[in-house]
Amino acid sequence: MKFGVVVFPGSNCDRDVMDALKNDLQQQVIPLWHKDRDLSMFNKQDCIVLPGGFSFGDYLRCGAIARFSPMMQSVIEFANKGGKVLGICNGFQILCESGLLPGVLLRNSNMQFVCKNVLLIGENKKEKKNVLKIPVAHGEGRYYASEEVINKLEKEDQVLYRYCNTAGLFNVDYSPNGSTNNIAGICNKERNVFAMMPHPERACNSLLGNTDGRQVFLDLFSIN
Ligand SMILES: NC(=O)CC[C@H](N)C(=O)O
Repeated sequence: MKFGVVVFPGSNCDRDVMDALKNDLQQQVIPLWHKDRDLSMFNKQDCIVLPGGFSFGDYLRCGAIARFSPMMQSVIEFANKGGKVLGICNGFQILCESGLLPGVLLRNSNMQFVCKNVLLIGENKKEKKNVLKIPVAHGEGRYYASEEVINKLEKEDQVLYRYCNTAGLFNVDYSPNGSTNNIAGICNKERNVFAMMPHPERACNSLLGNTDGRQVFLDLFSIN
């Protein structure tokens, strides 16, 4: 599969995700600069990744400036035509800011930057239901949306991952950030735009002590 990774000023996980996709998962990777617009080398089966980081220094709200990058216009067009898009952490924030996904990522409820491993359970019924350990690193990861939007996400099976305990339960708040319904990752109704706050690209190689991230790419794209 072919992946394009958009680099914004302040992205800091672009290299990580390119390395994981290319070297750990043997996929084709093309770096993309946020000021360019050309996505003609990608088709519907390919995926554009918005990586983690601090685009434009996280001024205003995280992702609020990056959404105006020329490349984002092309990414929105690509997504609207059915192309796959994955946002990780800052990428999730950019996707919410650009309207490709509903809701918003608010400051963590404890008002602290959180950097640690968390446990996740895949919620999409098609995905394998095992508990994954994946790192998070964010200050604004508290997923929030109106009750109506949350109900719709739940009803349409758009919650991809939730923070959970070792048994995979999410009956109380297991999130590191206060997310509504322990939501860690969602997709759009059409199921071609995906996003999550945890960083699967940091857990794809045994040299890093964790390969659970591979399962995420397998769940989303059937690659491992
Ligand atoms: N790792 C990241 O992508 C960080 C996301 C964002 N800048 C935050 O702190 O919330």
